[in-house]
Formats: sequence, structure tokens, C-alpha cells
Amino acid sequence: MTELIRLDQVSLWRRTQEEFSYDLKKTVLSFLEGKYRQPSRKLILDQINLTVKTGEKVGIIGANGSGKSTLLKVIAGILQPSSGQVRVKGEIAPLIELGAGFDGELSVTDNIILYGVMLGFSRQEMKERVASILDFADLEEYAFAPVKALSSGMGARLGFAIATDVEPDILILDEVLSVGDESFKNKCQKRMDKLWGHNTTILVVSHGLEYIRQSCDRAIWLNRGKIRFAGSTDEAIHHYLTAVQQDLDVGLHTH
Ligand SMILES: Nc1ncnc2c1ncn2[C@@H]1O[C@H](COP(=O)(O)OP(=O)(O)OP(=O)(O)O)[C@@H](O)[C@H]1O
Repeated sequence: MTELIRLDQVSLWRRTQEEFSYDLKKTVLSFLEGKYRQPSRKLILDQINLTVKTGEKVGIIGANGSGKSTLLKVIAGILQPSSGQVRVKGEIAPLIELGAGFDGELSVTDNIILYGVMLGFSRQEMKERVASILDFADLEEYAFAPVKALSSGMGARLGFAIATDVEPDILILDEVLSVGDESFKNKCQKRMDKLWGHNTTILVVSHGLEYIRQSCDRAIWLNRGKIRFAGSTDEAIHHYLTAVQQDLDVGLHTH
């Protein structure tokens, strides 16, 4: 099996208290009042090593703020690591923060084409796919409406419909099943089952541990930006739950 994703010693720092660095007036005032604090930096990903091979379905679990979504963004190339190396082969369809990549002013149809072109498909190919994507998302009526006119749930449906229609080499899913109404969840599940049957490589973040257990070959438990366990799904869930039950310090580290 080919190695599709490889992360070597990947770390990522982010600034907190961004308002201090961006709002000059506030900064000056707080300085005069003697309240100025240096913007602090937080280590969000801490020396992550990870390899994923073709067709693997990998679950990522961990507490709120442990770095799961950030890890997906680094793999998808949305965020650059502060240090370390990320190598990815193949087309990735990131399904992170559903709909975040849309242009609100453009129509739903134009966004579908744009998204596909960004993933490396031709305009013509995407034009041919528009109808089936609109159908799956149940958004035919909105084909020529600007994306900003969609509700957030509709935007999420559109994002899911596009990312799964194009059948990418690598699919990145962040809490997908928590969006949409019941009937859409059902449809999502069916489509995911289909993708699961293919050789698509899938990375999935979810708090639904049962879902991870049923659908992933292996899992990673992230805690405070570090991989605490990588291996069988059952073991990863067991370690995570044991830590939670023992009320160990499962949280995020501030520097
Ligand atoms: N834009 C940002 N700027 C600075 N810090 C951020 C930003 N986005 C996220 N963070 C911080 O990064 C850390 C990890 O966030 P991330 O969203 O990756 O966690 P998560 O494990 O996906 O959490 P959840 O389960 O709540 O979705 C958190 O402490 C969060 O506050």
C-alpha cells in the first residue's frame, strides 16, 4: 500500500489574544493603563508523526480543543505547520468547517464548479456534476441563488454533497454527521457507506466514539496537541475513555 500522507515532527503554534495584536488603539490604551499583556502563544500541535496509507480509514478522537481540527487543516494544507514536514499524495477533499470555502456572493452552481476546479477537476467535468450535487443536497431550488442566502445547514449539505461527489483520493471529514437534519444524516450515512467500500483514504474527526469504532480501521487519540495513542480503534477509545474516567488532565496546554 502506498503511503498517501506523512507527517514528520509537525508542530504548530498559534497566537492567542489576537485582539491585542490587531487593534492598535486597544493595545496602546491597555499599555497606558498598565494592563498590556504580551500576546501569548499556544502549542496546538506538538511533534506529530503520522503516516496514512491508501484506503485506510483513520479516526481522530480527543477532548475539545485537543487539536483534532487543526491537525486536519494542516493535512489539507489550509494551515502551515510552524515546524516539521507534511507530505500528501493525491487529491484531498477537505470537508472542514463545512461550507467555509464558499464564496458567498457567487451562486450555488458557480461555487460547485469553483470548488471542483480547486480540487483539480475541469470546468466541463464539474458542469456535468452540478445536477447530481444539487439533487443530493436537495438544493435544486437554490441553484442560482447566492450561497449567502443558504442557511448554515444548507451550506453544510452543499459542502458534503460536493466533497463526496467528486470521489477524491483522500476525504477529510470533521464531525459531518452532526450537521443536517435527520433525513440528510441518513443520506450522508448511505453515501459514506459507499465511499467506505471504495479505496478512498478517509480521515474522520468525531466525538461519536461508537461511530469511530464501527467505521475506522485505526484511530489516533490526541491530547493537548500530542498523539497519546495510535493503533487499533478499540484500544484508542479505551485509552481515551480511561483517561477521561480517571479524570486525568485531558485538556489543552497553554504556554
Ligand atoms: N484561529 C485560531 N487562532 C488561535 N487559536 C486557535 C484558532 N483555532 C483554534 N485555536 C485553538 O487551537 C486549539 C485546538 O483547536 P481545534 O479546533 O483543533 O480542537 P479540536 O480538538 O478540533 O476541538 P473540538 O473537539 O472542540 O472541535 C484550541 O485551543 C483552540 O482554541
